[in-house]
Amino acid sequence: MDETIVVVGGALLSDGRLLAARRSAPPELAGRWELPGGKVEAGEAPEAALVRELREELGVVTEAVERVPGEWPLRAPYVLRVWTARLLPGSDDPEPLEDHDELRWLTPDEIWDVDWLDQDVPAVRATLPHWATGTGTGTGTATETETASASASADGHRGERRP
Ligand SMILES: Nc1nc2c([nH]c(=O)n2[C@H]2C[C@H](O)[C@@H](COP(=O)(O)OP(=O)(O)OP(=O)(O)O)O2)c(=O)[nH]1
Repeated sequence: MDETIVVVGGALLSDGRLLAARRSAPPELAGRWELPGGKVEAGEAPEAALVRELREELGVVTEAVERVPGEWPLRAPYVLRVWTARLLPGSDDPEPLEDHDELRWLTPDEIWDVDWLDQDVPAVRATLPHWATGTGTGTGTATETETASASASADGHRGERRP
């Protein structure tokens, strides 16, 4: 019964802010906020799935930066895994093209201002220590994206008010 299907969620970071997306469907999820992404297809690498989903849903050109450790159960057979991601130079700004009807760039202080899907709360919390390494300006170079040592930065939990 090991038939899990991975849903990749993108912690898209830019200028120290995280992109949150409000779902427009299905009805039981509509109005709640999530990390944009979607299901990994058969034979597809999760990082490739993330880049594809962010292009389809938001019209952006991105790269996956680093895996956020952990795995969060969704409705069976789905599990959520999260990667930080950054906009590549020249990418358009994200727009809610499909699955979403509103987007917000959140600072760490604003992270709990939106009504995240329940199952996303621990995943979003887990991204916080990665904001320093995952933050791209959209014009940066690869060297700024993969400095694992910064992932333990002391301010990684700033703004966290949720239990
Ligand atoms: N993308 C995404 N999906 C999430 C999150 N949290 C969560 O419960 N889900 C659920 C919603 C959906 O039931 C499922 C992902 O479906 P999806 O509709 O985003 O994926 P998809 O684009 O590949 O879907 P499809 O229309 O091609 O079937 O996981 C999240 O943070 N990001």
